[in-house]
Amino acid sequence: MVQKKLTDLNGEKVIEIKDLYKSFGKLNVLSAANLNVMKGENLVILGKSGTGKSVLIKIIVGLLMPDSGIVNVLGQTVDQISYKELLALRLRVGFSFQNSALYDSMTVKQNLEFPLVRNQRLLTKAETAKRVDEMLDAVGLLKTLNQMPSELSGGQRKRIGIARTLILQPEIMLYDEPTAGLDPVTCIEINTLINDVQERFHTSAIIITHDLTCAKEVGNRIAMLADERFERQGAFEDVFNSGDLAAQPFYDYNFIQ
Ligand SMILES: Nc1ncnc2c1ncn2[C@@H]1O[C@H](COP(=O)(O)OP(=O)(O)OP(=O)(O)O)[C@@H](O)[C@H]1O
Repeated sequence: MVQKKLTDLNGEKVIEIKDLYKSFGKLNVLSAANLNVMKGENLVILGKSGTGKSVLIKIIVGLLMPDSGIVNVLGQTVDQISYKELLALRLRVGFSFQNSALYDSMTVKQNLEFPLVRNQRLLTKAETAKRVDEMLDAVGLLKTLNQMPSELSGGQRKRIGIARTLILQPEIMLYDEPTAGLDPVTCIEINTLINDVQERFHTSAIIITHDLTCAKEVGNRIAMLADERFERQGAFEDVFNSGDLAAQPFYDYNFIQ
């Protein structure tokens, strides 16, 4: 297993969350939450179901508004920019969905072309084809160019989903449970891919996962969401050797202690 380097917290922040509050009626989801994502790091977010991980991601991409607090993404405060600016910002933040969200009626090639045709109209056909090939090559699936999603395995669909997110060259990648539902061997391949993406495209990333092997393999840093905030943040060992009551069950379940 690769021992990943712990992030230097003195560098540039690509996401800055300060004193964030979000509730739905009487349900407090995030209260005084603080979290930074540093440029170039893979930050893993762990947390029980229903603790607010998806809410956080939606706030980051401006699909939900914070009640109060600061959410700064790539230098822009998401709840203070125009809709046009928000759309432009979203193009710089790639979201890789848990179910890969491929269009079943389109080939792999058409699935990858789709975001380009929609968002980068100035690209020529040749440039589009080159970008598609490059991304498929990056995820090791050039040979699937003309296949339909239904012909792919779960792991291949995940890879194509990641390629489709990467094709717009985002600076930040958001991975939602990238290894969920995959066998251990395919999980390792996806973890390797997430690390390759970080290295090759210099992306910063948030990875939401319940899979601690994934967390350990891809995370430069771990943040545990519990009690409406990110109580524990740091290296994998620091989070799990702390005796933290929110962290321990994850460890015990994953490593059968
Ligand atoms: N739009 C909404 N309106 C009302 N409540 C919501 C809304 N979105 C989320 N919630 C509530 O906020 C809480 C956090 O939800 P969220 O989906 O962020 O959890 P999660 O940590 O991503 O869970 P999981 O690991 O199961 O995906 C839940 O209780 C959920 O019901």
